[in-house]
Amino acid sequence: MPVQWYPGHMAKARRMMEERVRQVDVVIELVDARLPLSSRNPVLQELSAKKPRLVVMTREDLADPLITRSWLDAFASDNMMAVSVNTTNGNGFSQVRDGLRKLAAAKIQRALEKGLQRAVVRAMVVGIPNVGKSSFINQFAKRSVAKTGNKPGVTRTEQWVRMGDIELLDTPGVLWPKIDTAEQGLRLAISGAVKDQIYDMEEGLAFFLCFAGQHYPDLLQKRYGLSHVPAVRWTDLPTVWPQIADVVEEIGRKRGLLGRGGVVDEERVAKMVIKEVQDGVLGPMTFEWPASHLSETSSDPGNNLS
Ligand SMILES: Nc1nc2c(ncn2[C@@H]2O[C@H](COP(=O)(O)OP(=O)(O)OP(=O)(O)O)[C@@H](O)[C@H]2O)c(=O)[nH]1
Repeated sequence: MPVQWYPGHMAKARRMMEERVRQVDVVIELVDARLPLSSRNPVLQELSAKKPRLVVMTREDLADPLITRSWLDAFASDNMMAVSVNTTNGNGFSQVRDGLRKLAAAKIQRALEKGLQRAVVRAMVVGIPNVGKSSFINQFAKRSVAKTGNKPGVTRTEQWVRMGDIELLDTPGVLWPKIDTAEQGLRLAISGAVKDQIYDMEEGLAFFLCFAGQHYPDLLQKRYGLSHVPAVRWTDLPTVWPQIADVVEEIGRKRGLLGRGGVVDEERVAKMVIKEVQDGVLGPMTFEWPASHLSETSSDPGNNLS
């Protein structure tokens, strides 16, 4: 069953965002480096049509570095300026500042022509829940101005945060993920963008085990000490389910996640594995690849940007 997730107040949120976009020179679009496409929402293009956009891929530390490079190239070939960051240690933030200045070059030039010493570049952060908006703003400001948390929906308060010549609105714009396919929904779910309560975690686990078995078998094998990692497609699940069930069983036994009568509790296995995936415990992984990456590899979770 595909993930269904429609938070309320969308129309109001959209109006507020339109108002705020008018106040800034550049919109910073945060996407998750592990799923840079599914964590975007095309509505932003409408909302920020006239403003330059900087795509910032968060969680670069959790993503597969080779595929992050491919995504950066894919954005560049689509004429979008993009950088990758780690909001927890500030890696990539100097490129963010450089990018903002480049995108606001016309304003800076006008200020210089007027004889001003420097222009202030105003920006705002937008992105789907849990993508790292508050962490980004805090890291940018190097102090705790926005609340962070690992549950969707914690960002509040409103003011400008000034760092040198760049001013950031400390209330990020929240976009909802656009879910066109079941795969997209499940990628969002296992990345933590969708609350645990509103999708079937056991389906999320089956999806992840198929994905990792095909693309990151060594990481999966190593983390859970598995005797066998099947390389099966999620779309074939009805027929390959017994192979995935064996993996769930083995993980459950090894971790002692048993229910009544010593039977493996699949829900507890799902919770444990998905939490570890979200925390990056298995190692760097990316859940979707740009189409351009496919020519260099043999596999299939490929996507076109446009
Ligand atoms: N490893 C890693 N974790 C990150 C990164 N960015 C954010 N996180 C973590 O992801 C979780 C969510 O981050 P937040 O900054 O609260 O996300 P948000 O977009 O403000 O979330 P909402 O307020 O729910 O919309 C937190 O536990 C962060 O520590 C990153 O670059 N790397």
